[in-house]
Amino acid sequence: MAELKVFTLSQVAQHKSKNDCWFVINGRVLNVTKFLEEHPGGEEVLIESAGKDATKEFEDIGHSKAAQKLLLKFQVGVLQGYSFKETEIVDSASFQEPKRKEMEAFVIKDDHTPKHAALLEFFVPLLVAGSYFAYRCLSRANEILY
Ligand code: HEM
Repeated sequence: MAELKVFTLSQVAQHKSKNDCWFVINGRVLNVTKFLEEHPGGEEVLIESAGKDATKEFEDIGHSKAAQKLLLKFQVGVLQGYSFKETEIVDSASFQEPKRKEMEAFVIKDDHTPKHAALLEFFVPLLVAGSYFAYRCLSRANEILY
């Protein structure tokens, strides 16, 4: 498998016009010049990211898995410090998994306790306390009267 060409960010920065538009997403250097007119989000947003690392912008939109795969078509190299095999696809799990796990931590699992059990848990201590209080009152009344 041929290694992809390595580019520095300043090399990528030289391709920032409508006729020659490159950017970086997750360490992949992409030439999107031919994709500008086809991009469903419009060409303007892509041109604004031209010559830069657009990873954050790309992820913030929440691009679909299809979009994540599509970007591979435009890869012309890798950013210095990264290494990929040519066929390696963007692992969409790496985009969504951390967020999903964070969310799971906050989800309160379904409470399967039956309603009547919850009512009992509430009323039984109340009943015990009430009975004790009534007993104390009656004993005191007894003491006073007799
Ligand atoms: C080669 C890189 C890119 C590809 C292949 C791509 C592909 C797509 C695709 C297929 C969609 C349709 C919705 C979806 O399937 O997620 C889309 C929407 C969009 N993209 Fe990209 N995109 C790329 C880069 C970017 C970048 C760098 C930005 C921002 C700077 C961007 C901003 C948007 C926006 C704003 C939408 C519209 C979202 C909406 O209507 O809700 N895209 N893109």
